[in-house]
Amino acid sequence: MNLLEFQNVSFSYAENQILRDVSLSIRRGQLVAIMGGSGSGKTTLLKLIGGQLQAQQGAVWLDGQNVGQLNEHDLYQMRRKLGMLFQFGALFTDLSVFDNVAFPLRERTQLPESMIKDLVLMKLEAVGLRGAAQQMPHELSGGMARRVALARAIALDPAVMLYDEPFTGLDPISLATVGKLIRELNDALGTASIVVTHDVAESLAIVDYVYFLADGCVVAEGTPAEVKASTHPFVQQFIHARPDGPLPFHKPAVPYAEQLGLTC
Ligand SMILES: Nc1ncnc2c1ncn2[C@@H]1O[C@H](COP(=O)(O)OP(=O)(O)OP(=O)(O)O)[C@@H](O)[C@H]1O
Repeated sequence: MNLLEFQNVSFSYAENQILRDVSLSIRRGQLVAIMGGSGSGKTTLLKLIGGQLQAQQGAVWLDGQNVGQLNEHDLYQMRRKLGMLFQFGALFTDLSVFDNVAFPLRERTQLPESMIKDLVLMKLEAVGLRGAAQQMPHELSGGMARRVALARAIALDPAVMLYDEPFTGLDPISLATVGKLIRELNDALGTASIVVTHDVAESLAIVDYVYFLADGCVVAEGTPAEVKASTHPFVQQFIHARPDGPLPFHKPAVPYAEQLGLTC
């Protein structure tokens, strides 16, 4: 069953078309990476899932609901099914680790404190940080803070998890730990997860499927094994980190001499 589906989605900011006829689907228990160069529309795609933006054409389906058609109340309810971990996943600096993870439970549910305590400790145990429950965010390493943010993101047992650059700024060991946790939590919770990332090696090691976005279109897709064997020029450029290729180094510009006001 598809928990998340994009059907021929197109999206523009005014005249600027960002996504063109994008179709993709993610089943329960599947972990999918979206890769693409800067400005290719990855974050826009996540915002369409969260309902912060609406597609001008096509539809985004989340757990059987057409996100773009929901009214404010239904959108609010729908967001309970979503867990999000954004770049640097900021914690509330004046709250302890425990209170950070408890925050969504206190905000979004009527559960008694005794149950909230059990749930928070369970989530912290899942990310290996039950022992840090009483620490403050400034006492954590970057990798630990990311794991606490992950525990907070899964506090409400989301059906779909969205990760926007979850590996940014982490040392290699923390990066591998967070990657492994993303995979394990996805499998344990039976969620559908999307990881938007530039981190090719780490994501190919953990995901089931990859979509490559360029210029707002899905230009290639496949399992990690298919991606590694692909001869598609864009995939080659991306996974071998080549500065030039189908994605040009230079943004299109007027001729240099013209811009400098030179005549010859
Ligand atoms: N609010 C906005 N108004 C107008 N244009 C925007 C807005 N937000 C983003 N854009 C443009 O949309 C395009 C896609 O942006 P998006 O953030 O989705 O890219 P991305 O693939 O996530 O990039 P990066 O990897 O650099 O984060 C970019 O060209 C960006 O300049």
